Amino acid sequence: MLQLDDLSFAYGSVKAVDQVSLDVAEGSIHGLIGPNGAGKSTCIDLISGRQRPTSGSVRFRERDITRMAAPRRRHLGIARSFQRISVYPDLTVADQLDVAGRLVGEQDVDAVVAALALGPSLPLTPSEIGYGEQRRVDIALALLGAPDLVLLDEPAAGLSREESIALADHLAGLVRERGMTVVLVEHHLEVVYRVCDRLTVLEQGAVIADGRPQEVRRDPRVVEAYLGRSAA
Ligand SMILES: Nc1ncnc2c1ncn2[C@@H]1O[C@H](COP(=O)(O)OP(=O)(O)OP(=O)(O)O)[C@@H](O)[C@H]1O
Repeated sequence: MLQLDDLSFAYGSVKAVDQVSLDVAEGSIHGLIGPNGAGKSTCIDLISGRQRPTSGSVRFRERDITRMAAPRRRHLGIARSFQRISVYPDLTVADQLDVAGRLVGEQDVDAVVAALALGPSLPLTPSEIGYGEQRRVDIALALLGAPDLVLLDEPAAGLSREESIALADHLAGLVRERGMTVVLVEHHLEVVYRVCDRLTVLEQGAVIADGRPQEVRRDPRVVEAYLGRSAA
């Protein structure tokens, strides 16, 4: 469904993404992992259209979208989470979802609310809900309109282990139910192994491993580069 082909991007002399090629299969949850500074967020920016690559291409459903502006990509069905929900700090969660849902033609906001267990948060404003709920609202906003491809950049950042696992399960259930495809950047490896069908591992901008989670976690390069600390 999504192909990155020899994709590169540099911030000045820093090669943030270095000839990355990967293939995201329709209906899968595809994890993008790697140590800090490996280039994961920059990849998400290149897929969502926030940045343009210096070379290489991005194809979505066989269409070259490398130079396409971000709003057009959203229209095509590529959505991303933003890690912030306080764009309208005075609006309740219900109103935020309602406004955003109308913009993208969501027919069933209730289903997203139920899947992410946001019912109790609906009458409250962002400052009145906990961090875990805020993260779930952020994800709900990305999922509205049933985009075909959802890019999630560290949805479990700052959450406890229990909260991360609960979030991952909610997310996986909703994604499967709606037939969406996900690219998931995530540091919590337990979450990654729990929900991802496939993993691509980046180190210093380059792909060092790609495959099923059980294969990747045993790959010596991955263990050495990144997982050694927590793979045991
Ligand atoms: N705005 C920027 N200006 C200059 N260099 C940047 C900028 N953003 C990222 N970089 C550099 O690009 C490289 C890749 O960063 P990126 O944020 O994509 O990595 P990451 O894998 O998402 O890291 P993390 O897990 O820490 O979020 C790093 O060396 C980083 O320092």
